Amino acid sequence: MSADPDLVVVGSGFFGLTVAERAATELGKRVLVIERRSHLGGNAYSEPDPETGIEVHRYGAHLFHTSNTRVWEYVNRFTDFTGYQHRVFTIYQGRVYPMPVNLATICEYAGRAMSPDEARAWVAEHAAEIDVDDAQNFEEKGVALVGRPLYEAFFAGYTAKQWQTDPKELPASIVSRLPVRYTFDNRYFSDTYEGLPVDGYTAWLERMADHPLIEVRLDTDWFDMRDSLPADVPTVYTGPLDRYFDFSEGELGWRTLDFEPEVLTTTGDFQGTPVMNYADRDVAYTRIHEFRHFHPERKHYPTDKTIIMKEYSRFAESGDEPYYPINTAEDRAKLERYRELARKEATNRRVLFGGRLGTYKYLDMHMAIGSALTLFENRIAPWFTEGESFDGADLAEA
Ligand SMILES: O=c1ccn([C@@H]2O[C@H](COP(=O)(O)OP(=O)(O)O[C@H]3O[C@H](CO)[C@H](O)[C@H](O)[C@H]3O)[C@@H](O)[C@H]2O)c(=O)[nH]1
Repeated sequence: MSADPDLVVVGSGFFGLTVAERAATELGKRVLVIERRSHLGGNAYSEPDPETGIEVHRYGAHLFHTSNTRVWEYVNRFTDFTGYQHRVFTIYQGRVYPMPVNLATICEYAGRAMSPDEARAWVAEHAAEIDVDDAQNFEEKGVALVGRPLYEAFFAGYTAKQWQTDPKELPASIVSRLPVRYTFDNRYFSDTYEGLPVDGYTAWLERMADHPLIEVRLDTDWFDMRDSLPADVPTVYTGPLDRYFDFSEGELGWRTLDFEPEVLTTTGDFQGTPVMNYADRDVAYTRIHEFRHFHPERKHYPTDKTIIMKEYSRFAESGDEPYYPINTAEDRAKLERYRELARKEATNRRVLFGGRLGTYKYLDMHMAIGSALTLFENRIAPWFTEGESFDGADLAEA
């Protein structure tokens, strides 16, 4: 990019690319996207495994789903979607059950056929200790929703591994991410639209960035080069919020994931499904992904080998990739202080914060895209077109 950029975007995940694409296409602005990693796309990045050619999601399985029509229409400008519907199974004490908890899970666990009403009565009997409206934390909410036996079988062990935190200390909202269904519907998501990008995530992400006014600079840490940028250039920052402020309020807590990929040459199908959860505490990993099953329509995948990836979870230390915000009370207090600083930064230095890392919020892909579209429409476009001031008043909520 020869001329100075009109807008700098720090980070090329879905949030950053959506802002960049909108500013270039809609406003004709020159956008410079700065990316620390050697590839674009943040954690949604995927690539073919060199040995098998199977598309691997390097930062864990990414399943696109949304009920937001605006987001769905927007993403369809860049990619077609397959008809993939996510379904997950879980292994507990040597037996396989469908997740999230549905009528089949309950019948299988109880060892007998039940009608929806019978299953409701069975769960209510085992959840009598707590009312769902009174549930204050993960454990209480989980028990209230599925009853103590199913909670202990399918949630307690998995969550101990996933969070290494007493479930009484975790917010109820984490368990509420999963539906409980008294039908045999075993879809993981309940959204209106769902699918996987036909040509893969990277082709989709590259199309978003493919605009003459967008330059993506890879392998570049914004903190090392920000002084070389024009001092007053508006910036959308999607990196870690605490790092931006040099950790002045302390570090925000994150969980990180370790992935262990393995190519198997003795079979073309290891587990018969894309994601198998492991509910038992004595299995160290939380789940195994088998990527070929995300794309049953791809006939070029080899039939005699497959690639699997075990997933482990632990507390993030400095240098680890942050995945899930932990959100303890202490984290939330720090976050409040960082948000106050972010508001000032927006007003004083024209920096807006967004995305999962920039807001310390667990955002699904469709949420990141939706919130980027909103930020663009409400803040960035008016600023460029109407010369509105960069008031940071409600920014942290964008
Ligand atoms: O078998 C399970 C599954 C989930 N949980 C608990 O429920 C919470 C919420 O479940 P999510 O599926 O949202 O959490 P995951 O980290 O397993 O989910 C990730 O993988 C999912 C698909 O497998 C979806 O893609 C989801 O959006 C993505 O965050 C988990 O943290 C965990 O504490 C269990 O106890 N047992």
